[in-house]
Amino acid sequence: MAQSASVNKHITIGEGGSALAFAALAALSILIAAKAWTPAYAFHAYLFAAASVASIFAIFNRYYARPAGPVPQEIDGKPNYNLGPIQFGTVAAVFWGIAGFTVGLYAALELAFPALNFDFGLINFGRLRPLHTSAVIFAFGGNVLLASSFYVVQRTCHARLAGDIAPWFVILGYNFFIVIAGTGYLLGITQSKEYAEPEWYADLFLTVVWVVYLLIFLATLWKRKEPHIYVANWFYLAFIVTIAMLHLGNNPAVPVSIYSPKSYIVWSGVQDAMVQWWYGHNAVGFFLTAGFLAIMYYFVPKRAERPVYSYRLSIVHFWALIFIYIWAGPHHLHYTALPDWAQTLGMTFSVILWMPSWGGMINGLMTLQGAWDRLRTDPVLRMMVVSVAFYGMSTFEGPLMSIKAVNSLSHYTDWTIGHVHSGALGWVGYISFGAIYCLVPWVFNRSRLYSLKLVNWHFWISTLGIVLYISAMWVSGILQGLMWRAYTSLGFLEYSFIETVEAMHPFYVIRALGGGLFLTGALIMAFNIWKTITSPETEQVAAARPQLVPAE
Ligand code: HEM
Ligand code: HEM
Ligand SMILES: [Cu+2]
Repeated sequence: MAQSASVNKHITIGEGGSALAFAALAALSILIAAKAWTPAYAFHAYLFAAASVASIFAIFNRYYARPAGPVPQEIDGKPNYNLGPIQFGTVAAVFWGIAGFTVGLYAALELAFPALNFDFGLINFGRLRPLHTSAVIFAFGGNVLLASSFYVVQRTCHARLAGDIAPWFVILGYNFFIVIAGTGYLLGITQSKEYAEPEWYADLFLTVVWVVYLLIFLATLWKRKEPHIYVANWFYLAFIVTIAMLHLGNNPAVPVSIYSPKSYIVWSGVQDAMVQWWYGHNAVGFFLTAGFLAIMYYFVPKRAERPVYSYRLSIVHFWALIFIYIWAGPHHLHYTALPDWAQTLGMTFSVILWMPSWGGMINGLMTLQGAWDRLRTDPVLRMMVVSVAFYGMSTFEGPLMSIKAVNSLSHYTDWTIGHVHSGALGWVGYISFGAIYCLVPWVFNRSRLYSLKLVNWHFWISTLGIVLYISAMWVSGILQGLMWRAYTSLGFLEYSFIETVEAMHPFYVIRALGGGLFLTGALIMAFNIWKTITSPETEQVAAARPQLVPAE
């Protein structure tokens, strides 16, 4: 310490460069705000300006508060892990999760009771739906992925996260992007591409954030002290690289003016549809699957205190999954103007995809070999194991639905919604909750969670919620599909469309009930996490805490 005090304090290139970049962004944003064609766009420009100015202040405050020398990479021979951005990401995930589930619940209630629209533009179903999907996938899921990847890459590399300001830029910049996207939908700004609704300026900003994320991840791998790159990092890397590629491929657009939020996409017609579903399907494959598989491969063995069942299988799983997923997009465009051969290709690869998916599921589940009894005592582990089972279920259902004959029934119906939510609530939701329950004590330096009993309540209440949600959607989806295709003996349609809508009502009520239970579980989690972070630890507990051991 005495040594570092004598070092002259300098602004680093990172600090100075970021401050300058933010100053330029602030100036540009103020110009755009002044000349914006719509109030909604001006509002966004002001948000950009305010965030840039706040970033400059934060950079200088941090500069004055920090010691003169660079942050030590190691303390007492142990890596000096960077936990701050992970703490932020974990808490943000809980916050956005609850926001996203609440919006989903409201959207579900609007489908059951349309009067809840209140003829009020801001909350109509068309705006709440993308708000829901983006909040749960990108805000909740995204923060879980950012936080867990920053944790896992450091621990498995035995190295401090690369970059000083960069990790904060990624986590805060990403969350800022979410705010821009979400407020945009409510104000009616959208480019109308499912799961890629944000307009060009938000997309450009996200590109910068994502490239920095990739660089941090690669640089941390580069710095590693561990010769081997653990398989979870492979999955994270595939997730980061592929999402970058998808984002760039799906979003090239020409803005009407720099002062307008509106843009036109360069793709047109069926090519646009194909690119969109190449994107949409692989967002499922690499955001909702590969990223969360990385979580599975680190957190399940860690929590079960068992090595991965078969490391060799995990490598086969990795290569097979990334090679096959990328071709399956056309199963979203069966019986459309897309050439038939492309549809058949998509279907074939989807059916093949069943195998690597189940290989991964088996690898996850069998990791518990010799530790099955812990499912009784550890609800966090139980949540993760059930998650892997849901992964298996939705990756069986997906290939089934990709078969053209099956899709001719399931497409446009609630069956798809059921499939989505068995993957989303069961797989993505549960593996994320498991990761959050593990991460919070680790990164907030607590010996354990506030209450495992509450985790148990969370588990059972939300499991009931999921079962209600997905079984209601299966029944309603198949009923809907069959009613649409029913003919009378004279060749007329048996049911008018409104009759099929009426028939859905009870199932929509059950789905909303299931969603309500899922949300209740998440609120219990939030309370538990809050208590874990804020309860002061007794001295004995702190002393009894096992020494930090390098993770694998
Ligand atoms: C409380 C929990 C939830 C409720 C009540 C809920 C409700 C809904 C509703 C009502 C829709 C619109 C369905 C339609 O258009 O017919 C929807 C769509 C969707 N939700 Fe959720 N949701 C919940 C949680 C989640 C989670 C955790 C995720 C992802 C991690 C998710 C991902 C999606 C996706 C991707 C869609 C669009 C599906 C499609 O276009 O086929 N949801 N949700
Ligand atoms: C082997 C794996 C999978 C295959 C082959 C597959 C296949 C399919 C098929 C055929 C559809 C219906 C397309 C349509 O009729 O419009 C679909 C929809 C969907 N699946 Fe999967 N699925 C798989 C796994 C998953 C998983 C694990 C998740 C979630 C975590 C998921 C999320 C979705 C979503 C969000 C949609 C709705 C897209 C939309 O129309 O908005 N899928 N999937
Ligand atoms: Cu797909």
